[in-house]
Amino acid sequence: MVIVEGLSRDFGAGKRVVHAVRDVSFAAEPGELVAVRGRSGAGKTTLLNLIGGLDRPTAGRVVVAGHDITAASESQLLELRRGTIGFVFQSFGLIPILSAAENVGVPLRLAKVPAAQRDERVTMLLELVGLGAHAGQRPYELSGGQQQRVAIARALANDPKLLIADEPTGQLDSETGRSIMNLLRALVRSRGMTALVATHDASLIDVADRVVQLRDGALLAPAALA
Ligand SMILES: Nc1ncnc2c1ncn2[C@@H]1O[C@H](COP(=O)(O)OP(=O)(O)OP(=O)(O)O)[C@@H](O)[C@H]1O
Repeated sequence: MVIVEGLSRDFGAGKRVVHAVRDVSFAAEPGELVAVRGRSGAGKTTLLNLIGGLDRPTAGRVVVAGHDITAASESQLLELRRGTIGFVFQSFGLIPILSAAENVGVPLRLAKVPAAQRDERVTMLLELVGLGAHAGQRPYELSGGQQQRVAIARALANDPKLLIADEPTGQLDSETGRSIMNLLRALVRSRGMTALVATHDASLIDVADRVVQLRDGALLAPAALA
């Protein structure tokens, strides 16, 4: 489902070059939730941005659901980000003037899904994340955990094969964070997606099927994991 081969990303050049991601290779299967761990600055965000086609690597290759992300044109990338890959961010990224339902409906509008079908799908997605009763509320009327559930429903709108979540629990208390991770876990299993979730919260690692650990941009061998 996701194949990462020899991926590297440098920022800057000469003496000031930063090797944010160094020769990283791994694969993730459908139905698998992979936690990407590492200290601040280890390269988690850079790695996820490369896999999601938000950034281009210095070297290496990423294949998602058979599409070579690294060889894709800008318009192909846009297409992939709209249909094949869903994103969830630490800061939720909801549009404040839109209701929960309208936020979830945004990707469906962009994909020109007819209104009746869109409404039906939005209702289903909000039910799926446990927010059926909150469809009409705006983000500021929802708790942090509820806002992240709306963001997850929105990321699922176009039925992605890959869900990328960068510190999705970073702004949440530990109990709410765990419920969000458990929700992701359940969604990944039931929908057969792959999820890559960056977190530095060690207490959430047991929710993952597998851990990819970065240190200074490089992957630690499983034997070195502790
Ligand atoms: N656009 C950029 N220009 C220059 N350096 C960058 C850029 N983006 C990231 N870096 C550097 O690359 C390294 C990895 O950063 P990255 O944000 O991927 O780490 P992270 O593991 O996600 O950290 P955090 O947990 O703090 O978000 C850091 O040294 C960072 O300063």
